[in-house]
Amino acid sequence: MKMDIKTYNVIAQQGLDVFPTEKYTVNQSQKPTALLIRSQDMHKTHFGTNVLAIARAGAGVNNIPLIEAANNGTVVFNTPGSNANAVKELIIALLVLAVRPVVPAAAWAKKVVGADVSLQTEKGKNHFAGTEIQGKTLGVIGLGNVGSRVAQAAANLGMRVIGYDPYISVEHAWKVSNQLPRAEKLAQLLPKCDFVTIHIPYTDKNRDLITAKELALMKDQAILFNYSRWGIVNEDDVVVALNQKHLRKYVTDFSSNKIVGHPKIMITPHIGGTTQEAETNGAVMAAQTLRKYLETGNIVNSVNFPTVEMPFESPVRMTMIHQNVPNMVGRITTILANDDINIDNMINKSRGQFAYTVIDIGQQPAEQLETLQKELLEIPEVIRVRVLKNEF
Ligand SMILES: NC(=O)c1ccc[n+]([C@@H]2O[C@H](COP(=O)([O-])OP(=O)(O)OC[C@H]3O[C@@H](n4cnc5c(N)ncnc54)[C@H](O)[C@@H]3O)[C@@H](O)[C@H]2O)c1
Ligand SMILES: O=C(O)CC[C@@H](O)C(=O)O
Repeated sequence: MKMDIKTYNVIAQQGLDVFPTEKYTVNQSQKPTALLIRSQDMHKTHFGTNVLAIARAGAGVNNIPLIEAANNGTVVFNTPGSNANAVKELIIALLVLAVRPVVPAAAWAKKVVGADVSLQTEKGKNHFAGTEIQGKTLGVIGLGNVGSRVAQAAANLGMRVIGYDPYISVEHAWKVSNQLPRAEKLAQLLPKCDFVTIHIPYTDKNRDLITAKELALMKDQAILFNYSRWGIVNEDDVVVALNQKHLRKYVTDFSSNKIVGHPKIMITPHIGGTTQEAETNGAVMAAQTLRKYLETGNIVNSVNFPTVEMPFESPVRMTMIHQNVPNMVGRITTILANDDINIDNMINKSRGQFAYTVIDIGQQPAEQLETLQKELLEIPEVIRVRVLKNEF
């Protein structure tokens, strides 16, 4: 039977093309095998027990209930870095737009007509003088895929850059230049910066990272950018800081009734990752990750399960999603031994309260595999058992 991929939001065709029609359908079934999404709020969207995986084309996964999904035996993936360049380029453009009145200048120039148009524009341009970003200080909160690129690009443009990321991965620590000064604490970074840009995930811990307390620490007339998520910056406090003329501008990708229309707030409609390149990258990466998981059980770029990659060389593979409790491997392998099944290869890895076991075995009659699957599912802590046939 073919596997059905259900999509939400606009998914680039190049991503859908990753699924060969001999094996897959797209949006054809009420009971899809996997979901391919972008910003769809999965907290409010029911996904059935049949859904083996959800791939988010993009970075942020706060729109997906990760624990609930894991308890359902649903592996959730994202596409790290797929849209990071798009966000980086937009932030650089916005840094300039925040200090050069390009938009109002262009709107004004559009209205200036007549025989003396060049005279009038030359005369009027004085109203549109700006400042430069070179030599100014940019604070980058979060030095992951987006933040590390923003930091590097800003430094290349002659900005002084200070980074802050207490949880930086080894991979990104290597990528970020060792010339980049890093603050140990947010409170050290904020008073030094003319611009502060935030590139961190929305989590319980990061909710309200920037409140009145942090805003008060910022330099007078600094400009704050939030291209991460709504909720990381406290909007009430930002409006107060702007009205008190302490903060100069707030530039964000996340609109809300509290901030829309404020003269010192520039809002874009969540377009940080909206370029053809980023949408293609994300869709292709998400689709490839899904295919790998559906066809081999191997897990890469998951946000609720460990990375598990084992070459699929035997005729049959059994994958088990289970709670991370003692003696699971013992109980699983005992069942196989009792059924007289020899194990060719196996791997077990855990992440938090969940774990994943992959066992490769020889060819078995279909009924025996069915019985084995049932027996394994009888272990109370086992959430999902899949049997994959190797198509060599
Ligand atoms: N506007 C958009 O369209 C758009 C596009 C891409 C990403 N995003 C948002 O930006 C976020 C970051 O994207 P990314 O691709 O760089 O993710 P990433 O996972 O590569 O990097 C996030 C970094 O933030 C750091 N971090 C976490 N909490 C922190 C904190 N309290 N202080 C400082 N650093 C902290 C992590 O250690 C990590 O290095 C995403 O989670 C998403 O919400 C938005
Ligand atoms: O899907 C999008 O356009 C937004 C993606 C972005 O917010 C992300 O978290 O990667």
